[in-house]
Amino acid sequence: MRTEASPRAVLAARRQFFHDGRPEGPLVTSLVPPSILRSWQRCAERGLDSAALPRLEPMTEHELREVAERHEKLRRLSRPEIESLYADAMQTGCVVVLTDASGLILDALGNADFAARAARVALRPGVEWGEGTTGTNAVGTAIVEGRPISVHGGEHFYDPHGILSCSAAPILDPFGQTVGALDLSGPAAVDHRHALGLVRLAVEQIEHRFFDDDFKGRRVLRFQAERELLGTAREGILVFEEDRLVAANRVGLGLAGLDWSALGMQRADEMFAELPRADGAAHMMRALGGAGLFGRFDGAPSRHARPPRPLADPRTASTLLLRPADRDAVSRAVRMVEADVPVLIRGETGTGKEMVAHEIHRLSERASGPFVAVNCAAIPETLIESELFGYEDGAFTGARRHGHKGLLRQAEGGLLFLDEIGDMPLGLQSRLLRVLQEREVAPLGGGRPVHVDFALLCATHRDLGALVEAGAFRSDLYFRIAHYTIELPALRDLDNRLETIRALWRRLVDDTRVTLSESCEARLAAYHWPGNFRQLAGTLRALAALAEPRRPVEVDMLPAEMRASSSSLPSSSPSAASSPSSSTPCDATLDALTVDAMRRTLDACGGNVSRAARQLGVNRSTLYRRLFNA
Ligand SMILES: Nc1ncnc2c1ncn2[C@@H]1O[C@H](COP(=O)(O)OP(=O)(O)OP(=O)(O)O)[C@@H](O)[C@H]1O
Repeated sequence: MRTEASPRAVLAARRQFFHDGRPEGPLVTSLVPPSILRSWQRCAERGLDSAALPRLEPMTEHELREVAERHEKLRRLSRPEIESLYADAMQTGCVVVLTDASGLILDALGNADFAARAARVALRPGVEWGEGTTGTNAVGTAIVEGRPISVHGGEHFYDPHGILSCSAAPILDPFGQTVGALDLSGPAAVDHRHALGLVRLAVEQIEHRFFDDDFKGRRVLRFQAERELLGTAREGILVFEEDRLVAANRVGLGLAGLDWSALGMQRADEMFAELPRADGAAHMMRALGGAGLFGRFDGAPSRHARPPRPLADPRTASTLLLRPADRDAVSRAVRMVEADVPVLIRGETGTGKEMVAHEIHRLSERASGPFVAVNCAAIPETLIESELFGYEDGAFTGARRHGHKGLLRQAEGGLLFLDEIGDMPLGLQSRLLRVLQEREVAPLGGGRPVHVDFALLCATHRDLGALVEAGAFRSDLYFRIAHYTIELPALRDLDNRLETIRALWRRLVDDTRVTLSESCEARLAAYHWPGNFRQLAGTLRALAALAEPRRPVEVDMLPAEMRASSSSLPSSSPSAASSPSSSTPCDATLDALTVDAMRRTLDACGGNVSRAARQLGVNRSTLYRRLFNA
């Protein structure tokens, strides 16, 4: 990744530092970036041994769930960014990692092949990547240094981490406290040139979102030198309580020439020569030195201010693109749901199954009731039963003190969305069937059955009929949930791909000065999009974030495999021109090797998918997808 020092040169510098005991040797001082060197020194002072295996104490599932709950807000605010980085990660063979402030991994999402290798060096949820335990690494070192950082190959403190190339940035809350870090990690050999920039932009967005609802009732000043940047994550934000600065973002402090020590100390009139009128509109304002700025105080919406985020939320109805035939199918599904008939949504990953489920909920009579989504593949098998059906106080070790209502009951009056229903263990399928027949839920631990009223939507990327034949899915449940099925098309099968890409770009990017060149659009349309709309939306958002106003995005900004895709547009037989089977022989071999390794692990685990998935460090749905859907 770094061009300054080749991997071999870094290894030589490493030898000088670690083995020859020459921390100030010429190779070390000329080849190792100062931030990495500082970190090596810190680690050495702590007595870490670079040749040893890093300490690894993964959490139990129960502990991990508690930590995840504690960090619910951080995970929620980070989710859109993780989604868009995920698309990039899929293409470049990376994983996106979100950690808490100690470097403990909360979420890791990305390319299955690399995720399996990363898991071998413990880059997976429940493991701590703080510098003090895991040595020099992007997450831990970014947290200690308080700024974005990349750590490539041999720059990692521990030898086994040399296979990684990672870029991370700390996430700060509005009070300057580090609350976590976001990281994009990939194989050391791959040139992922935009990684640090993408992570930095993503963190800017996440930090900006902290101000969405936390400061009602306080004076929130949003300002920038350029009016167009108001309402984007690049605007400066300062929050005042009775004129005293109490919270801020980094951009705001930077523009005002201050640092975090100004919180609680500075007053608004000491920071600016002129403030905007407090009527919610954008006005000219003036810095102390006299420089002109644009700013507005939150309040009545400004005619000039742009919407709060530059990129629309991908989950809102306004970004959902559907062919007329699929719209009709959605309308029919709404009628089914209203008549209490379950609906099944089928489609490959990223084809919009969850978005369509939200749309059905939004259009149905149950729109004012809750929408409760459960990913049957993401919840560990041991927890899925208690999560769905709830439990009584003290029903089992680790149960919450006052019991848990269960997700089925949380959907009361609304809609329950069971995603990846094909991954539901057989035993639970029987319990679910009983609930659907009797409309009653009995919590674990012997509680009284409770009547439930929810509409049911299920989704899967798998062929449930084939699962039924293979005995992995109950036929009676299948007939119960699949009365009405919506089939969502894979992106590569759409014959209007170019128009679809243009339409999604218009919906996701509201800065009209940022455009795609025609040749870039053509390459995107010719690509086979294994991650479907999710990958497309993520790619477009990344391109928009990196683009310069009034300079159309050119082909060279695309990820390598898209640059390479044939520029002839798909026509009569789109899938033949661009399906995954058109990947290079080299990809095919790699793919075959991965699937082969997965099969062998599954055999070694006696066919226990959960155990095999754990061992490989991927989730169950990934394993199912690769082995049974290939
Ligand atoms: N029809 C669509 N129009 C616009 N964007 C879409 C559409 N479908 C999916 N997307 C984009 O892809 C992302 C993922 O969509 P969604 O979660 O609904 O897919 P999914 O089929 O449920 O995927 P998975 O099977 O992996 O859970 C969305 O957040 C959105 O950015």
